[in-house]
Amino acid sequence: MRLTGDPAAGTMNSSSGSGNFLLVPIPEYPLLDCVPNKTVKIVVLGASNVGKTALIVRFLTKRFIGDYEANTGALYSRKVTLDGEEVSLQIQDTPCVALQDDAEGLYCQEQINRSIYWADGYVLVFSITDHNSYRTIQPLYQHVRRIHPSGNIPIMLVGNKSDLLRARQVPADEGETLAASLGGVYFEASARENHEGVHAAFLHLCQEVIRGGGNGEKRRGGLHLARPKSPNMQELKRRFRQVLSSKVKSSTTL
Ligand SMILES: Nc1nc2c(ncn2[C@@H]2O[C@H](COP(=O)(O)OP(=O)(O)OP(=O)(O)O)[C@@H](O)[C@H]2O)c(=O)[nH]1
Repeated sequence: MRLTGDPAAGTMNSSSGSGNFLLVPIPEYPLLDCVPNKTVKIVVLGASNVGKTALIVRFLTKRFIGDYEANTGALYSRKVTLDGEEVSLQIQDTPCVALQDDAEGLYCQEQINRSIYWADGYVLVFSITDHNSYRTIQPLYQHVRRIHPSGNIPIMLVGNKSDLLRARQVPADEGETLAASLGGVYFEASARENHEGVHAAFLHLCQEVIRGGGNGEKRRGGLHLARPKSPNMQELKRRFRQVLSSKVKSSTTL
């Protein structure tokens, strides 16, 4: 899902009834702000409703919003410090992928393919409460492999919604086994309840990308893809504060 609204007007959309609020994809910070030669590009992929946007927002803002509009793919940028070095981190949210009827192929929008090509590191997300979302991971990984047949592919497998233990459909050892078979690490996380776990997972992948060098070789090949638009973190935080204060005001007037 995505954060929505009108960036030009700086307004927020709020869904009536639920009291949830939605935020805006915000223009990316200037390229000049990026740390030269130290940019990590991560794409978050997975089936519908697994918590891709919630994980990204949790990592970037430490908050869990709870509800979003259907995702069309937003890019988020921020600086992080890794092993004492400043790095420009870009995280691409994506629309969901779905298994085809034969359960081997994938329905995958072209913009997702572009994001896969663009990225250095891959977060493959399923929900531990949805075995179908888990079954999507293997074909999804193969899809990434087809786009990067020879490159190093730093991946991280995330079993999200670990707070919903009673609804669990995917045992933790299945996640670990699958991650090992894909050459990645498995994290169980709850975007809803645990910032630390989500934070550790994203930083782990960033470190893997930096150590492995990502897919730098593809860019030397001459194919340049348009950089998607991204939100600015300061602006994102400002809008969070704005929305939170308007929520407080509206609840005190009830
Ligand atoms: N209980 C629980 N709910 C979560 C968690 N993460 C996300 N959700 C909920 O799951 C729903 C889907 O979350 P999103 O982040 O929009 O999922 P998405 O994968 O981006 O969804 P798509 O737009 O369909 O691709 C929302 O109602 C979230 O509130 C979690 O860790 N625990």
